[in-house]
Order: sequence, then C-alpha cells, then structure tokens
Amino acid sequence: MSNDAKVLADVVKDVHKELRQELNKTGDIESVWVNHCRNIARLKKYASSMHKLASEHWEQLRISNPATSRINWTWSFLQYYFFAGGLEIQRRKSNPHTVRPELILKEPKISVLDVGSCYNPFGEYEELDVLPIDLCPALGSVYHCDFLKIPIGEKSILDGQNVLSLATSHFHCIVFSFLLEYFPSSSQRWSCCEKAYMLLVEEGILIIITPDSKAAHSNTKVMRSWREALAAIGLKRIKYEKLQHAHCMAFRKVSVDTELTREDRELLAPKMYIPQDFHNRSDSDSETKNEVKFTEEELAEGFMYLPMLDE
Ligand SMILES: C[S@@+](CC[C@H](N)C(=O)[O-])C[C@H]1O[C@@H](n2cnc3c(N)ncnc32)[C@H](O)[C@@H]1O
Repeated sequence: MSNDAKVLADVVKDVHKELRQELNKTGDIESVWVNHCRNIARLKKYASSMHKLASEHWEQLRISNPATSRINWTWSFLQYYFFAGGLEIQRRKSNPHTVRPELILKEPKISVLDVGSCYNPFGEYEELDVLPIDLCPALGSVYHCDFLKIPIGEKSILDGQNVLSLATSHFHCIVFSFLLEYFPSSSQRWSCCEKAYMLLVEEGILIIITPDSKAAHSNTKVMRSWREALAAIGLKRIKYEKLQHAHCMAFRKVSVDTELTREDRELLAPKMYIPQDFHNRSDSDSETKNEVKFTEEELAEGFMYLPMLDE
C-alpha cells in the first residue's frame, strides 16, 4: 500500500478506535456520541481522508479488479433483484400462494437511502434514485443527517442540505456500506438496523457491507450472529458473499408475526457485535456478561481490516 493510502487509512481506523476507547472509559454511549458529533474538526478530517482513500486508492483497485468492489457488488445485486427476476424468485420461495401488491419502482428507478454515504459512490448509476446521507458529508451533494437520531415520519423532509425526517416504508433499498463498524456499541448498530426495517418498503432490501480482508470462514460467528438478530426483526438474509476485502450481504424485508418486546430487544442488540467490542475488557467481565469468546488470533487480528490496510 502506498504511504499516502496508509496515512489516510490510519485516520479512519484511529477514529473508530478512539470511539471504542471513549466508550470503554465512560460506559456512557450517549455522551460519547454527543461529544463525537460536536467534534467538527475530527469529523471533517475523517470525511476528507475517507473520501480520498475510497475515490483515489480503492477506485484504482476497482478498475484493476472489479470483483473486489463493494459498489459493483451492490449494483449487480440490485439489478438482479429488482430488474432480473430475483424478487419473484424470493416471492415463490417464501410463500407462493400469498397475493402481494406489486412493488412499484419510480420511473422505474430503485429508491436508495445510502447511510454513511460520505461521497455518494452510488450516484453514478442512473437507475438508482439515491438519497445520500452522512453525519459529516465529504461532498456538498451529500445530505447532512445523523441516522441514529433522525425522526421517522410520513414524509422525508429536506431543508437545504439537511435531512429533518425520513419517510416510513418508502425506500426500496437501504445501504450500510462500511457503516456499522464505525459505531462503538452493538446497541447503535442494532438501532440502525431497526430503523432500516421501518424505512424499507415490504420486500425492500438492506445491503450491509462490512470490511474484512481475511478468509471467508474467518468471521463466520459474527456473520451468523448478525443473521440471527436481523431475522428476528424481519430482515431475512437472502445473499451473502465474501469479497477479497469485505463481507457483502443482502437482507429482504419480510413481515413478522410477533412484535418484539423490550426484553427481546435487549437480548438481540448484543448480537450485532464485532470482535473489537471485546478489546480492553477482562476475561472475567466477558464471562459474567455471557459474551461470545474469541480466540487470541481473532482478537489480535481484529475484524476491522479496511481494504488495503493489511497489505
Ligand atoms: C467508513 S465510512 C464509509 C463511506 C462509504 N459508505 C463507503 O462505503 O465508502 C463511514 C461513514 O459513515 C458515516 N456515519 C457514521 N455515523 C453516522 C450516522 N450516525 N449517520 C450518518 N452517517 C454516519 C461517517 O461520517 C462516514 O462517512
């Protein structure tokens, strides 16, 4: 990896690490997040580093080896699902006798909410009607929005480049590309997924892409845990693929019969863990909390490789 790419990648990794350290120190995720959102200098440095890393260095990799690209993967899955019969196949699999209203595409475009968009990487596709949102946009075309805090209402309301609310049951697709591991706590990752469920139309798709340059089987436990947690809220995993640097997953919104209680949620949220959540905690702490155990190797290597960080 070039030195420039390494410096940029370090800025990104350091912010994730600092957030985890701040949470470990205080145990108060609300104040950690409020302070983080106020730290405009840190947010801006992250945004410009991430933008440069992705649009210059990762883009070269995408050109030389398109099969490594999270953007290409997402686009080809969406084409398959919405335009090439994937949705009908899923309907037949789930319940062939149910009569469903037709999923209407706009113009016909797929309406996409790209959360943590940074520089709107999906804006290049004409068939996608993208609303790119970010806590700290790298480009003026991306809307400012803290997805953790944004209210959900009947309509999406935009005010200049700010998002004031997002429409319930509206989007055909929501993208979390390299988003979830930004958050230092599993409860925040869980909230994002619950919100995605509310914002998607029935049969809509949540795409989750999470970085990992290790072999496909290396984080099976983590991926299984996410799959189980999301199935409980009606996000059924219908596609999983390990690319060279990332796990790519598509979850389909299906209706669920039982409503989750607060207790159910408290049990499910920790299932959205990543191995780094357990760094800096003593073994006895983990044991009393009945958490998942990782091998020394898993902890040492971490789950959080960004493409080109380990080369
Ligand atoms: C690792 S970058 C990923 C950028 C882009 N999605 C990609 O795949 O290249 C994570 C992005 O998530 C954004 N982000 C983090 N928390 C967020 C939140 N609560 N609401 C919206 N965006 C958020 C960050 O500002 C950052 O731009």
